[in-house]
Amino acid sequence: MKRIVVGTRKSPLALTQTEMVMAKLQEHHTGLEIGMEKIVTKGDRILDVTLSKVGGKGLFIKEIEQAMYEKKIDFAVHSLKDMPTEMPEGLMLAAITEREDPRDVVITRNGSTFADLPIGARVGTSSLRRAAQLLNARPDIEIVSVRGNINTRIAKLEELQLDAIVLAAAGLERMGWAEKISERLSTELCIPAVGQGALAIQCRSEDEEIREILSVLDDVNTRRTVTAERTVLGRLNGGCQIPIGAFAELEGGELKLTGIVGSADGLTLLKETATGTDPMALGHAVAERLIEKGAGEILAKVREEISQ
Ligand SMILES: NCc1[nH]cc(CCC(=O)O)c1CC(=O)O
Repeated sequence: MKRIVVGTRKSPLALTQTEMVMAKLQEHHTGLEIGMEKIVTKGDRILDVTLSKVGGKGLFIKEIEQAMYEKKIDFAVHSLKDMPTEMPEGLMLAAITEREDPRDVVITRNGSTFADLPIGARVGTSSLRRAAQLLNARPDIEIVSVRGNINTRIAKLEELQLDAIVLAAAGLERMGWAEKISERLSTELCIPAVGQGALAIQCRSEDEEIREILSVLDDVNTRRTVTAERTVLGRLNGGCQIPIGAFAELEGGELKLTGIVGSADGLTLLKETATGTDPMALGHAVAERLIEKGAGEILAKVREEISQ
């Protein structure tokens, strides 16, 4: 009997995601024993500070990667959207799971849609990407910074008497809280974060046997769409703390990819869409078009602002 150990953050969402992955692995590999190691990351320790001000990529994963190097754990489950585009030496994504609903959603206090929120409504999010797109559609709203695990953020709706908060559909669904959703925002209104809704399964590249065990979790179509999205992010040198979004869908055999870059105040919002079959070529094409339109200048300004 083989025993392997998975590493995870200990937020309720991370634990739920890891348990889902463990169950699926056990379905496919009878007799496999999986241990779980809970790891506190830098991102978890500084939940009270605005993330974009902390800076640094991979705030939620560095300690977990370290545990993999030290062989304290054999693999890790992450939200793909929290993963930097560059993989550290010696580690790899053994699988990318089938994507769940990639959209952002609003939970409103009175159950209304986003469009029906009152003038001047206070909307909680600490994501510059969400802020940029929602302010672009509704310049009258006020964005209130709200951080923490999704349970904490939902509680802030009452605590801070907000009109709405914005979260990812996938996280709420995995927690069994889909009924709290007031509206799933169309991707016309809000392009999701790169990789939103998919899980990344990471392990040591040299571990052939573990890679083989984990390969049952991989979804080919999700890999294609998120590769296109991650290519945009990589080309624009983005992390999860800057206002970039990209969303790819398969239509027949063809990929349709939309990328956005915005200013945090929502006054500028660049959006480019292209279709193609090669995920990386398509990602590069969309990134180049965004750069031609001035994405570099917008992002330089955002980076300067958040470093202050
Ligand atoms: N940044 C935190 C985070 N990372 C992944 C998800 C949701 C699950 C997913 O996208 O797979 C969330 C919560 C949220 O944004 O609402």
